[in-house]
Amino acid sequence: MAASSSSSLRIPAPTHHPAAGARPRRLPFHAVSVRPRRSAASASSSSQQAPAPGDGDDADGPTGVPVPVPFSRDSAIALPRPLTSADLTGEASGEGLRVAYQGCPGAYSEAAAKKAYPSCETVPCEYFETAFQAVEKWAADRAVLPLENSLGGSIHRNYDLLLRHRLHIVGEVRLAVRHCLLANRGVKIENLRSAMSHPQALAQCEQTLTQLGIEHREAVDDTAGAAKQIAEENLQDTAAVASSLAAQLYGLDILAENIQDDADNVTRFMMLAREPIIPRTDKPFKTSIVFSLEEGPGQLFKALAVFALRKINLTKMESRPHKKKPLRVADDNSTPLKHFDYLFYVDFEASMADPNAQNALSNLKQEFATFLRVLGSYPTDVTEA
Ligand SMILES: O=C(O)C(=O)Cc1ccccc1
Repeated sequence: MAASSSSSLRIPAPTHHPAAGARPRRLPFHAVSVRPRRSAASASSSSQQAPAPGDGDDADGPTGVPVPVPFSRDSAIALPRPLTSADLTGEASGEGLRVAYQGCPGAYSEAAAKKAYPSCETVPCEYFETAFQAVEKWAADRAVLPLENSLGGSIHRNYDLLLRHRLHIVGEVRLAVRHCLLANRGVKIENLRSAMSHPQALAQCEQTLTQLGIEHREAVDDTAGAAKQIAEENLQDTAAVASSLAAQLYGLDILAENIQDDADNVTRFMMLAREPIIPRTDKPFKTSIVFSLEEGPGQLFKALAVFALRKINLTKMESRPHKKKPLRVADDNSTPLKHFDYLFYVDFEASMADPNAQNALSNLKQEFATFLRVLGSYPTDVTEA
């Protein structure tokens, strides 16, 4: 497979489906320390299921469990061969994996997918939701989607989609985003009236665009899509805020580089899969959860104390309206509807294989949370963004 191939979204023949009748397995948070055995047959026939880089794999095999090889004197029978380290090297690079992202080729999300899985085949998707569906329907093996940006903040849509879908976070990837100003050949900065891009990209370059005298903003679904539209429509008064790769792919000139208002502009993406990875404790891990709470004073304070008391560091917290239960109704009907109901998304620095983290979540569930779901426990991205 080509190292940097890309194809549009289509549903392939179900060659990687689990065995008929096999159901996707989710590990409840209290059971994640159990390491399930994988047979040699399942290990060799379901390469799409095996962990990818950042999915916690290593040369000892994804579970660290020796793979049993059945013995037979009949050499004509095709027996599964033992899994080798070489097999896992391919997995580690993402070779053979189809990775869905939102946007057109040249979008930052595609660069993030390539950083996470360098040899993967990238699958552009129209919307975030399409990328979730692509993995759920086996048109892709992973999705890489943005969660938060150091300047623009959280991408709320993806938090909401995490709850609506049943995918698992299996890794995170941080990407330094360096925006360029792109326009058709011959267009000069002084000809420009409008800048077109993803809303986050426009927000990240707001001051620079204003300083350049560009007054209008046009928000579109992704940065590379803006570059494509400007090239296809041969716009003469509009520039795209996008990557240098997008300039190359759509034949645009780069009028200015590094136009983001803050030099340290980093976006954090999540890697999603149908199955969770087996959490480990031999390297830094993060865990992402979502929960809701009872009404009452100090409930959130008490809920977060389950981490503080165990010296577990929180790295992110986001609250979102509970769409299925937007309002709280007073029990006695004496008060009008006025309390909003929220879901709390929290990332903390611990692996679900760590008993300390398991105890924190047991405590949260038993004493405070009316709902709790572990979205994933995955290796922290410690690489340079
Ligand atoms: O539009 C893109 O290229 C994306 O991948 C989304 C995005 C937009 C701005 C910063 C980082 C990611």
